[in-house]
Amino acid sequence: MVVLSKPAPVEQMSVIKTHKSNSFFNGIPVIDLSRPDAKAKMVKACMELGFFKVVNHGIPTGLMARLEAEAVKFFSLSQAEKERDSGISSPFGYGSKTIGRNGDVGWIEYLLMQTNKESVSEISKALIRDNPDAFRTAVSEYLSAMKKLACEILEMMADGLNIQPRNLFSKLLMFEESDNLFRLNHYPPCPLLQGREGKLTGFAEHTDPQIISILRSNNTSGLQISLRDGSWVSVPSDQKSFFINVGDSLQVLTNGRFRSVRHRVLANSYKSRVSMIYFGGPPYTEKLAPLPLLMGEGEECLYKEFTWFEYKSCAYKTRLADNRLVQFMK
Ligand SMILES: C=C1C[C@]23C[C@@]1(O)CC[C@H]2[C@@]12CC[C@H](O)[C@@](C)(C(=O)O1)[C@H]2[C@@H]3C(=O)O
Ligand SMILES: O=C(O)CCC(=O)C(=O)O
Ligand SMILES: [Fe+2]
Repeated sequence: MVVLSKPAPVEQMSVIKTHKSNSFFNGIPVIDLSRPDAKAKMVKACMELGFFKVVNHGIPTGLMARLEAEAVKFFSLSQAEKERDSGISSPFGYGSKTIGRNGDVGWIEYLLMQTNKESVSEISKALIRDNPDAFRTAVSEYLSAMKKLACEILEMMADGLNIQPRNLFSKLLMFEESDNLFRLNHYPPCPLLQGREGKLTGFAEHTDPQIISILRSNNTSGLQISLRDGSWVSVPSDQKSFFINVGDSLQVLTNGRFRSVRHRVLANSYKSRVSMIYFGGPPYTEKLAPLPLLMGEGEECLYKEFTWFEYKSCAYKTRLADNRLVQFMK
């Protein structure tokens, strides 16, 4: 892949921590969605890691490739073009080297958007001068496929947990007002690190606040997850598959049975990483609390009830690495 943008000046790099790179982990659970044991394996993965890979998902590779090409085209524009005033209000639109509003930095540039048709159309028109329609259709078609896949996976989780109705989780993503987000990330190669020990932080460690995240990347590694003992392991990239993160909200709904996975991205010295992440979130007014029908007799309820709006408002005041759920524990 071509080098997409100029590296930042060296003085900016000092604020981005370096890490020793870890070897690849071969214990990522792989869930074949076409197999009858998929539901049980998924629930086990959500309980142990909060993270798994799905194969045989039925999403055409062409859909992913088309969107990746559109993303590469956008990130290849000049910095001035990407940063021109688009009228899109924060936190949405184009961002580079800073994530959120609370001082997080990374070796990254990105596009963050809401997933409804109007927002996708608005962002396409505002940022893409050359053929905004090609970008808009690639994003829209990908998002429809992601919503369907997220719902299918959440329904399999409900089945695996033996709870009904099976759309108990998935319905939260299906409302017109559901707060589903989408992010295209680009981690440029970092030539200044070539031949040196250590890696730059691309996206600092965090858990995703939503219910579920579906991540797809090109064939450049960089994603790491934290295991239960707190150690970090590298996830081998696989551009044909999707990686699923359990988010904080699903940890709450399941009273901690499912764990929201702590993850981060380290930049690569030689290759660009391009990732696309769909975040499935509920409507702002939705009340979240451990599901009574999941609770065993005498089981302690770990979290207070809160609305997604309350959670998100608190979350957006925190730094990436903060544990956002502690404020909502009983
Ligand atoms: C530092 C921040 C960026 C973030 C909002 C926050 O204050 C804490 C959560 C961050 C996160 C992580 C997952 C997603 O990438 C994201 C869009 C989200 O919903 O929560 C980001 C937020 C962001 O980039 O605005
Ligand atoms: O870019 C990636 O691979 C992961 C990014 C991520 O964790 C996020 O956007 O929340
Ligand atoms: Fe994330």
